[in-house]
Formats: sequence, C-alpha cells, structure tokens
Amino acid sequence: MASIMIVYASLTGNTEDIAERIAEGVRESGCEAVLREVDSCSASDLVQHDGLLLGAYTWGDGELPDEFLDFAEEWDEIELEGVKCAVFGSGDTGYAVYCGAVDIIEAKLREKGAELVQESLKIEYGPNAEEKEGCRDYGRRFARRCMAAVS
Ligand SMILES: Cc1cc2nc3c(=O)[nH]c(=O)nc-3n(C[C@H](O)[C@H](O)[C@H](O)COP(=O)(O)O)c2cc1C
Repeated sequence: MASIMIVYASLTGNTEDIAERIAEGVRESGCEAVLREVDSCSASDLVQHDGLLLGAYTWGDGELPDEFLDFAEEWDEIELEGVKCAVFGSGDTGYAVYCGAVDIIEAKLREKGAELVQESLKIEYGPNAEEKEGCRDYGRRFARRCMAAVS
C-alpha cells in the first residue's frame, strides 16, 4: 500500500481542516495517510513515504509561519530529488500576497528537485462544503499519482 505523508502548520485550524479533508481523499483511494503537524516531525521523516503533501497558512507579509521556518532550515540537509510532492494552504485575499507561504514551499521543493505532481491548492480561510469535497478530490488525485508510481 502506498503511504503518503501530510505535514501541515495551522494556527487557528483552517489549514488543519484542509489537511484532514485531503487525508480522507488519500484514504478513500486505498493509500495510507500519515497526518502530522510540522512541529511534531523532522525533515528526515519526509522521505520515508511514497508521496509528500506540505501545507501551511501564511503569516506576516506573505511569509512562512515560524513552525515551518525551523523545518525549512532542516530540509536543506535532506535529499528530495524525485520525491512526489504537492503543496496546499490557507490564506486571506485581503493581504497583499495571498497564500505566499504556499508559493515559498513550492519554490523550495522545486529547488530541491522534488517532483510537483499537481498544482498547489489555495483556500481562503477554512474550506466550505464545496471546497471540502475539492480537498478530498485533491487527495484522491495525489494518491492516484503516487500509486501509479509504486505499482
Ligand atoms: C498577522 C497575520 C498575517 C497574515 N498574513 C497573511 C498574508 O500575508 N497572506 C495571506 O494570504 N494570509 C495572511 N494571513 C491570514 C491567514 O493565513 C489565514 O487567516 C489562514 O486562514 C490561517 O490559517 P490557519 O487557521 O491554518 O492558521 C495572516 C494572518 C495574520 C493573523
């Protein structure tokens, strides 16, 4: 069974809600979903799985949340070449840089040679009912791509 790691940072629960819905979609597809908050895992945990989904809210002026800053220092030391990844997050369109953390994480993964297998998912605040289904679908699509690679 393919195993997919979902690592996220969430201050008020919106990104967590997205992460949980994505995890449901991953599981519906018959894959294992390992869901972890970023401050409870180390960068080396990332490479033990068949796919990696990273999620963050945006802080400051389009910045990564502090929890991800510590993590981002560590991932310079790990090999992500060819690892199947995708990025999601929550933001607020009232800010100048909407979901900037998602773009920063995506750029970092590209720089590390990771394979971004689908477009990033950005949601304003928490997902509404329709967006929740979109999150599940996002998880299902990601899982299918990872399963195709392991079978
Ligand atoms: C101090 C502060 C700065 C923020 N800066 C941004 C920003 O630059 N861009 C953005 O899209 N959202 C920004 N946000 C909005 C949060 O990312 C948004 O509320 C998000 O839904 C929080 O997700 P969470 O519930 O997972 O913590 C900011 C929020 C706060 C409180």
